[in-house]
Parts: sequence; C-alpha cells; structure tokens
Amino acid sequence: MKKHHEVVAAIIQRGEEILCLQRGASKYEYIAYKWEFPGGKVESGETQAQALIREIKEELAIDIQVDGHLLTVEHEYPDFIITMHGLRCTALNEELVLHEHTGFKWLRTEQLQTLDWAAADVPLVEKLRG
Ligand SMILES: Nc1nc2c([nH]c(=O)n2[C@H]2C[C@H](O)[C@@H](COP(=O)(O)OP(=O)(O)OP(=O)(O)O)O2)c(=O)[nH]1
Repeated sequence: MKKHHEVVAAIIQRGEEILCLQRGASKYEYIAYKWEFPGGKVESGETQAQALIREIKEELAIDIQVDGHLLTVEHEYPDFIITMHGLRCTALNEELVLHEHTGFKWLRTEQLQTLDWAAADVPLVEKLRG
C-alpha cells in the first residue's frame, strides 16, 4: 500500500505577489525541480499551523503568521499519496534565505501558471487565479 502523508503548504502573499519555490533534485523524478509552495509534512502531535511555522523557519529562515485555509488537495503520486492543506500566510520578516530550495519567485496570481508546478499544486494555483 502507498504511504500517505499529511502536508501543509504556505501561500505567502506580499502585496500583489505570492512566493513560489523550486524544489531541487529528488529520487522521485515527477517532483524534482517542480515549483511548489513552501511547507512540508505534519509531524505527530503538531497542528497544521505549528507544522507550517516550523517548516517555513527551517526552509526560509522567516517567521510567518497563518491567516486562514485556502484549499485542501488529495493527490496520488506514483509512489505515495498526499493530503495537502494550503494555508494563506503573511511573512513577518523581509529577508528570506533558501535552505532547501533551488530558486524562488514572487509572482502575481495571473503569472502563476507560467511555472511547472508539482501536480498536487495545480488545484491550488487554479483557485488562486480565481
Ligand atoms: N512542501 C510542499 N510539498 C509539496 C507541495 N506539493 C507537493 O506535491 N508536495 C509534496 C512533495 C513531498 O513529497 C511532500 C512534502 O514533503 P517535503 O519533503 O517537502 O517535507 P518534509 O521536509 O517534511 O519531508 P522530509 O524530507 O523531512 O521527509 O509533499 C507543495 O506545494 N509544498
């Protein structure tokens, strides 16, 4: 049976722009170098907000405030399944440092579809585009 992960992803908006991050190499070629929202797996005992605050601090060295829920997506990849909660957030610091990603872009909602998103993110991007 495939592993099932609960994942949180931060939609960080600054003015009109949203933070998009590019993953690096991966043993799973279908997510390697894809674009995503920062975040990661919820660990046992954590709330979604606690997990997201921890992940964003690890990945980007910034603090965030979680403002609300955007969309939850369930997606089956060839090797595992994720339930991903997309949460709207605000960054509490200006400068970010990429600890785990290979690139980042701040894009307006109408520019989001120019990136090659991880498949699970497509419904989030569509919802953001309205
Ligand atoms: N963070 C994040 N993960 C996503 C997104 N879209 C998507 O398919 N994923 C997948 C990729 C990973 O398989 C999984 C999240 O795991 P991760 O590797 O980022 O998180 P983690 O740091 O907790 O994991 P680990 O390497 O410690 O095991 O969800 C997204 O927008 N953000």
